[in-house]
Amino acid sequence: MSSHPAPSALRNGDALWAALCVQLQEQTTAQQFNTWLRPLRGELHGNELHLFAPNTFVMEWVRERLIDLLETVLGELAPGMMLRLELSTDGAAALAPAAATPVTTAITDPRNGNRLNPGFSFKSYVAGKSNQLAVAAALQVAKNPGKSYNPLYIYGGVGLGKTHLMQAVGNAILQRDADAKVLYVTSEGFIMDMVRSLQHNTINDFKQRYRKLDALLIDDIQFFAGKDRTQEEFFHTFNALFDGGRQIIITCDRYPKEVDRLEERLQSRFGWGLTVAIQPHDLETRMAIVLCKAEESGIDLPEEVAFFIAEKIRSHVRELEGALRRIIAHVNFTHKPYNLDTAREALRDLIDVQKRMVSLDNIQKVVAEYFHIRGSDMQSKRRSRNIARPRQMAMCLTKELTNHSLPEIGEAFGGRDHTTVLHACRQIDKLRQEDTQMDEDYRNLLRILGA
Ligand SMILES: Nc1ncnc2c1ncn2[C@@H]1O[C@H](COP(=O)(O)OP(=O)(O)OP(=O)(O)O)[C@@H](O)[C@H]1O
Repeated sequence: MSSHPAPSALRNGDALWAALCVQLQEQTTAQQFNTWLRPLRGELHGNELHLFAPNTFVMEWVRERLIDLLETVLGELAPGMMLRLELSTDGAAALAPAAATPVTTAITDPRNGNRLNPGFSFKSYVAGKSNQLAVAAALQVAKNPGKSYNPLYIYGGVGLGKTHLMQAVGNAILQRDADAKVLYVTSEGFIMDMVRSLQHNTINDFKQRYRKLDALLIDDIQFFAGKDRTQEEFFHTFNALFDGGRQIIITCDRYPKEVDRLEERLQSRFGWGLTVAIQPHDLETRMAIVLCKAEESGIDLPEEVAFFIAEKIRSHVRELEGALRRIIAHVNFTHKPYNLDTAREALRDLIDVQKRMVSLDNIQKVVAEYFHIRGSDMQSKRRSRNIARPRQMAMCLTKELTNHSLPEIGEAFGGRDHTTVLHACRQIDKLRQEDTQMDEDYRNLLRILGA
């Protein structure tokens, strides 16, 4: 667990809840956090932390599924304070009737509504080189749902902003037409909805609910892999919506044809409209995102701090947000200003872990594991391509991620000459331009190495 705030800071309910949120955000998905935890408010009364939910629905949900996690994190954050958790609803909302709606009617449940997060708008979405095509397409779809690109298929790595962009379209459609029937659902949500409808014998209602939508936004479609009944059902939903000129937006972690165990007829339909990628963000975009998130939190973050975060955290936006939250929490507890020193202090653990991950030895180990070759092949004289390429990749990553000199790197890879290392780096750069698989491997390795 990361650096904890001073115990005195935890005697304030807001600060304690803010600190808890920092930890919880690392242990829940963005969707779980934003939907169920972000709306809670914390107050400290004696040794009880009171959490107030905006309504009974949220309260019950948290009580059923997240209370254990909350208690564990609270115990870890404030050991020795013996804090107890109390969960209730906020003021007037407490008068709302308890949630007793069966899940089979989840879509039309006004408390669920469209399941969109209103914070996911175009205004709060930073466009850069990595996502400009996706943003342009999304804006078009928002203007002309069902007409410009249908389906819009957005794919890319974890935490790069697919959900946010997809929901920005949904929110924009609703802004133009408040009566539009828009629904955001994760693929797991779709599956659960379907399974429960089957259990309750209400599959026809399920079909009707989905097929009368004006826009269906379905997230992380890769989880449909191997689920034949779901795919069958989704196929018909897709056709009904498509034929009716209704908008479908799909996100996935990969290109349609690369989703294993997904029926060919779905794969081909997913490519009927426009397929756009979101690439990992470059330094400038990462920095712009950090500044945007800081502004959203009402913080005037110095650019050098945003640059520091963007430079240190290269993986994905969720981690950038996590780093920013840590700095905000640190500043709140220590009452120090936002500057490079406080940023370094707040992120020390994270940077240390990263340093460990990107040591020369670890790069060799991770690359060997990734390509299923022996660790000793990093030093061996074997030249077959299935060994030489991973070795070149590892050399290139070591050059990119560490401060070792070319001769040092050559030495660590079986006493090779520094020109061999240079050649390896050039070769990998070239191959990455020509071969998307090679580029994906490189990016995956960067991600695994936390870089
Ligand atoms: N370009 C961006 N501008 C502003 N915020 C962004 C951007 N990209 C991502 N984010 C933020 O990063 C977080 C993660 O984004 P999101 O959930 O959309 O990613 P994802 O690609 O759907 O991830 P996953 O693969 O896990 O489903 C969100 O809080 C989102 O607001």
